[in-house]
Amino acid sequence: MIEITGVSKVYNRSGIKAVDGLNLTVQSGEIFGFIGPNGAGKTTTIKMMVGLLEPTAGSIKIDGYDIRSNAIEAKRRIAYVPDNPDVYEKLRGIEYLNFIADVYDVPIEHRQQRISYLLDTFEMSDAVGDLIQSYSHGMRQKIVLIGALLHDPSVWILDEPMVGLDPHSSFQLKEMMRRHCDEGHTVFFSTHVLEVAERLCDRIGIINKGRLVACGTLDELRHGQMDESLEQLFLQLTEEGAVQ
Ligand SMILES: Nc1ncnc2c1ncn2[C@@H]1O[C@H](COP(=O)(O)OP(=O)(O)OP(=O)(O)O)[C@@H](O)[C@H]1O
Repeated sequence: MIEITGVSKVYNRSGIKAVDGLNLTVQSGEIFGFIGPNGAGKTTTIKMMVGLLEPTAGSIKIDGYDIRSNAIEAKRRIAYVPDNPDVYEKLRGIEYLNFIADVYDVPIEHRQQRISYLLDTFEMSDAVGDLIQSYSHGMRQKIVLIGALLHDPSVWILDEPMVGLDPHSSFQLKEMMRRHCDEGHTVFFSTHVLEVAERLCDRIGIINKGRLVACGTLDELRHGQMDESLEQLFLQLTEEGAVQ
């Protein structure tokens, strides 16, 4: 479960208010899609959720643990995939995974099984002995994803996770997201691919200029206009001059 209460973020240098008074709860068992135009505040929100950025105001709890005052307990429960897979290029894939497993205290017996399951799922078994600097963008995305899921965390927070993934891996990830939520856990992810949000999410939040302008199931967002697509709703809610 994720609880975001009154969260704002002003970047000191630019003075830009990237996130403005965000209130949002994502329940256990839910896949939540976070969509919005470029620069709307998605990545800023996500970085505050995982403890990489400090909110200017407000608080965020992960499964009841405050990400600032109880950071270790909160982070134990998080899988974070950033929007840019910047990883240690001089490590081999397997060295990176073992390093992450050490950081998260994944027991040796459990880690081998988990690593081989995830490598197999994302078709990375053959590449795991190679240096990460030789990986393509999609392979880097996959090794980061595998690292993030290694400690079997309950709350997945994924910033545009499908970007760069081939259709097989993208399909596997979507299946895993659904299974994870069906087991009673939580997935929060941002995307620009509205068809994925439409098909996969239990609820969707639309952020524009730092403010949550709509939030609910697809049917709730449609307000009875059942033939409206998410794309039409998105454009109505985020175009210049839209009432917010
Ligand atoms: N480090 C930073 N310093 C100053 N301003 C920033 C910083 N990072 C982001 N911003 C600004 O904050 C606002 C929100 O940016 P953010 O990256 O959160 O948007 P986003 O919704 O993730 O966009 P995109 O879809 O393009 O990835 C933008 O106006 C951006 O220019």
